[in-house]
Amino acid sequence: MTGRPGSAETAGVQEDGTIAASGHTAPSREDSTGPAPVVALRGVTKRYGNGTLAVQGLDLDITTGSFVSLLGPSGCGKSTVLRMVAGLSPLTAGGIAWPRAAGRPPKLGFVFQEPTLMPWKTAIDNVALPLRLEGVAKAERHRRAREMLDLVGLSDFANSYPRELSGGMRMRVSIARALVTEPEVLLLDEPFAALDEITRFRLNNDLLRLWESRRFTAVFVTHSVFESVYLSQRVVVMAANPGRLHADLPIAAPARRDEAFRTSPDYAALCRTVSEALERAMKA
Ligand SMILES: Nc1ncnc2c1ncn2[C@@H]1O[C@H](COP(=O)(O)OP(=O)(O)OP(=O)(O)O)[C@@H](O)[C@H]1O
Repeated sequence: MTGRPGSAETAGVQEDGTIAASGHTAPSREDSTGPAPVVALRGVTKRYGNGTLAVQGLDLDITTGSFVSLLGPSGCGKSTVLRMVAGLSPLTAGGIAWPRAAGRPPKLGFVFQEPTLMPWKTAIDNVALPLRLEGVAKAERHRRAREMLDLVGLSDFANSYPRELSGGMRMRVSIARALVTEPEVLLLDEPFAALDEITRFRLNNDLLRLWESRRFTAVFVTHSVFESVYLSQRVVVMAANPGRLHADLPIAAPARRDEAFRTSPDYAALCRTVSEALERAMKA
């Protein structure tokens, strides 16, 4: 990753469990040797029509294939950033580049906080919908939708309607729908915020397994320090008024994230580091 603004903190717990100094430290080793970013934000600024300066001067590179969380207090512009990256909201200033795709955005998937399923369609038809919009033939889209439902553990519910599914199952359908077109980048806007904790933990694990097997780049918006540390290789902490980058924290933890990691001292130390950065962001 490159291009962090000089005003942001870079800190993190290292592989040996020690916490790197915060403040204006050297960039991580990815700066000189890492793969090209899938997306590069430069000076990204958003002022809404009502005058709210939601995001100002955001510089951020997202490494291809990485799992990055955007964390920050309510109103710091996390969703606005995600929507701008998705092309759903125009920028007021700055630019978003896609260096690996000749400047054009690659295929993107978006998961919203609400599952936003069509109530009159079965789970499999909901998952198949993006393929239908792409003009994929019926047999093929059903085959791929079924494969995705298998991957999210819903093989037995393909013909159920959303009202017949629990909140966690509906979110699984929503994730399957976002992934069925095999996007290179998956943007997730607090997808698990409305779920109970046990369901949330399960879906965290499901999402990680999908990320490991499908190798998309994940940009995940969350309010939860614990969730961000559990899922991510990197946590970008934002501050509000105006929304901006406050800290860029590598999560130097084992690749395998599981219940052993969730209860480990490393995880606790990482959560403390990120919590402290968030606390500072809230005062900044
Ligand atoms: N469509 C809009 N029109 C005007 N102001 C908006 C609009 N959408 C968001 N805002 C404002 O922009 C700022 C950033 O909002 P945004 O939803 O991006 O923040 P967030 O960090 O995602 O918040 P939360 O964590 O509460 O979802 C807030 O002050 C919000 O009120």
